[in-house]
Amino acid sequence: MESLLTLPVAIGANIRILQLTDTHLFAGEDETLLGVNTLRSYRAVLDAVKAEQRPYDLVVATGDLAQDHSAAAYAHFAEGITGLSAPCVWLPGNHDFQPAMVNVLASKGITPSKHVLVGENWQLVLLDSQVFGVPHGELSEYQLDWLEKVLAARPERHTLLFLHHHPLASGCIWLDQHSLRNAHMLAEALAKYPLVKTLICGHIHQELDLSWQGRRVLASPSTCVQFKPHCTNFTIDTVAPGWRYLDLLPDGTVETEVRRLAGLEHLPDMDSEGY
Ligand SMILES: Nc1ncnc2c1ncn2[C@@H]1O[C@@H]2COP(=O)(O)O[C@H]2[C@H]1O
Ligand SMILES: [Fe+2]
Repeated sequence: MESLLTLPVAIGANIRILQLTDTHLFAGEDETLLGVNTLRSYRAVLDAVKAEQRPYDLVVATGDLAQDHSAAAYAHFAEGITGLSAPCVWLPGNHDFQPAMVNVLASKGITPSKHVLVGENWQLVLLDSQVFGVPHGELSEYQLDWLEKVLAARPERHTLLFLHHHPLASGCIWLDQHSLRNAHMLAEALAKYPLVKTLICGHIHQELDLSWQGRRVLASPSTCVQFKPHCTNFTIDTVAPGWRYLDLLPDGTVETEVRRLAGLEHLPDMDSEGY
């Protein structure tokens, strides 16, 4: 497994994480997903993040970074990230192509680390729930074993767990066929670890704050197309692209806020029926 990243934090200080997810970038600068130019909406999000001038300590990218498996798409992602003011860690989504993802991001100086020790009280663990070629997710035995090993080594740390796929029903029936299929095994792996209080995912392109197995699950908007909550069939939403901040307090509390672009510049083609 990849190396451990250590992020020093002043004693007693809060830590802020910026989550970016589901950028769905292409090699070509003019390509679109459901009518949205995903590179332009990604860059608009980065510009808005810079403009609001909130300090953050780390960026976490939670998968579906590229839509077309291309090295050039990952290079576009990296180019945006290197303009931000904090290091970035990432995990794969169902659309990602890990051979290109790993190589391009590493070549641009973005760490492949999946475990971050943040100050004295916190740690972040990033899981790979991709089953190559299909939209649903699953955690392999390797991922589950690794998770248990990481948690067993530092059970006293407050822990944020990141993964692409949602481990519980989201309320969108068409998306719930694409959820984390072996969520019960994740629940088992976490059973002995009450300090894993918050799980954060991407994939469902909408803001949610739910309770699962006595833990909190947060889902976050994509930097491009949004899906409408609580729909039976594929339904696009008309809300703007967004991002999430997570503030980690020394006592284990998590405060969070979703932000979105102002204006209606990056709205999708509402007649699309899927991709
Ligand atoms: N009309 C549709 N019905 C069901 N699934 C879809 C449809 N369109 C796209 N999808 C899949 O649902 C996934 C949800 O988010 P992703 O971006 O991972 O990629 C999407 C596609 O793989
Ligand atoms: Fe996805």
